[in-house]
Amino acid sequence: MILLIDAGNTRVKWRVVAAAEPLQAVDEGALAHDRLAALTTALAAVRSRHPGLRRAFGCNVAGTEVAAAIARACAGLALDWLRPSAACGGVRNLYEAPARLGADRWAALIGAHRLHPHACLVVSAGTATTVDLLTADGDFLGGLILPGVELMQQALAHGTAQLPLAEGRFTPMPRRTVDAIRSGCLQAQAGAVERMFRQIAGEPQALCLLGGGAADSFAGLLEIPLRRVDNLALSGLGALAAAHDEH
Ligand SMILES: Nc1ncnc2c1ncn2[C@@H]1O[C@H](COP(=O)(O)OP(=O)(O)O)[C@@H](O)[C@H]1O
Ligand SMILES: CC(C)(COP(=O)(O)O)[C@@H](O)C(=O)NCCC(=O)O
Ligand SMILES: [K+]
Repeated sequence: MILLIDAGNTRVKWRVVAAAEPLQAVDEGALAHDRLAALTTALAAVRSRHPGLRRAFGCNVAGTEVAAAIARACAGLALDWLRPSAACGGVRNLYEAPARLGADRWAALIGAHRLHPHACLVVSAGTATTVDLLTADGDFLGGLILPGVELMQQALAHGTAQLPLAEGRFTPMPRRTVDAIRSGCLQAQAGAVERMFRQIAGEPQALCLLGGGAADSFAGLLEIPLRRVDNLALSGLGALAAAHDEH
């Protein structure tokens, strides 16, 4: 059994898998890491439910404090962190500086290519939204980083005198300030995704794989071939862990 961990800037997602292929998720969850003590407690509870755990494999883009808290919670397990490289798991990383790619993006690209080995737009709607282009051959051609929905709404509230941080609803022709804000942020997300999809739209079986905490807020706006898939990063980590189970 292996504990897979995807530490993003808002939530830590985790999954316990039986070590051999095909990976069976034995347990899965997520927790906001705004309180690191809660993170340690939650991971300790996972470990107590799975005493057979010996290994943990993760990706972290949330900084060194979160990494240290996870390492403490994984004391006694062999904990490895995924470092983006030039090639791994059937995917080639064409980033100018491959190691600078977010490890969550890298893990999600590996998970996406396993799930759908055709042209793919891998979208993670998290704290930030990432929109990554993957060819049928597994070449990661590059991708976007933009503020996530909530960050966009917070930017408007903090950056203006009159705009509130309030719950608006999507509407095609907003006539209320809070709806104008919500709709603008959702349209911006959908626009970025649909514009990037155009670059692969002509490829056979081209598909957008959309996941992340904010995915459901704009999935319905997307007029492209779409599959809602959460936790692609965990799936990518699982694929790599199973492939290298000897170490
Ligand atoms: N209903 C919602 N509408 C928009 N954003 C949402 C909604 N629910 C959760 N989110 C957002 O999802 C994000 C967390 O998703 P997650 O994929 O775990 O992010 P990360 O990987 O960055 O930790 C947060 O930015 C949160 O605001
Ligand atoms: C873009 C991200 C912040 C997304 O992280 P998340 O929203 O999932 O917390 C993360 O992938 C990251 O820190 N990337 C490093 C820079 C890059 O990918 O170019
Ligand atoms: K993420």
